[in-house]
Amino acid sequence: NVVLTNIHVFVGPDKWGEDFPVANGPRQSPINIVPKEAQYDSSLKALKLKYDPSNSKGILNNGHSFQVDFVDDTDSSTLTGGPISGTYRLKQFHFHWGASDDRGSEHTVNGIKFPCELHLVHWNTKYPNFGEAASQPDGLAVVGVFLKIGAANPRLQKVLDALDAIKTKGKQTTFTNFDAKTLLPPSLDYWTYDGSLTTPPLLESVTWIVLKEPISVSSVQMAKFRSLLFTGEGEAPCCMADNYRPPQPLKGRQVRASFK
Ligand SMILES: CNS(=O)(=O)c1c(F)c(F)c(SCCO)c(F)c1F
Ligand SMILES: [Zn+2]
Repeated sequence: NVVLTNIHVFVGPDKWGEDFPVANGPRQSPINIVPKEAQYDSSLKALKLKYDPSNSKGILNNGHSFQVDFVDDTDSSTLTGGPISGTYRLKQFHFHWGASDDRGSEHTVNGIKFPCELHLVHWNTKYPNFGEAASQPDGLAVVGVFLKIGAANPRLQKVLDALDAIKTKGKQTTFTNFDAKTLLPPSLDYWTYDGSLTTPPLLESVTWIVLKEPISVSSVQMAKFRSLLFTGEGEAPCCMADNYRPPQPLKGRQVRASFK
């Protein structure tokens, strides 16, 4: 009798170039942000994030992170202002984190890695839907927020308490009345640059908006992220962690700052 064991074959970031040539393109993400080399741009507007808690729908373990999905068939949860023109709708937010507190973020600042990074994904309503927008150079806008080890973050706890119900790949559960604004820091000062998705298909369609001020997370809360599994039910369990892409070449891009 043959015993088939599920080997969790994971194609890491250094192999993505073989299947997705854009992985070596001119505007890949994430990047290392060097504040001293960022140019202050007084023409950058303030970020305007208007989120309606009634738009939150569910929470899903997608096998490489977990995401909270939003109803995006009206303009009730939007991003406007900042470096973008027009209106972008909130589609989902998700996180990237490390197997230990010394790493996990995708963007770095002066080479410093944070333990976790939150991404709020928005799509440009000049396109009919997320899928169409994701293939356009101005299709997506992702707000990145760093998480820094400190006091436990009560706003995060509601999300973390839902993780027990979505431990394995493909599991999802309802997640309603969540106000994503509560995950933002007091200051909306940001760096912005033209980039890409950081997971395949690595599409170069993202205007990145990375907030300068981190929000707090405790080590105990970080351990909760790592209790999720990359693997599906019945497979040999593999803890979900280190789901971040390392910084990519800047290739001459300008990083602008909304603040002095
Ligand atoms: C920025 N981070 S990312 O590339 O890893 C990323 C992601 F993980 C997502 F899930 C989505 S939405 C796909 C349909 O839900 C997205 F637009 C992204 F840009
Ligand atoms: Zn992301």
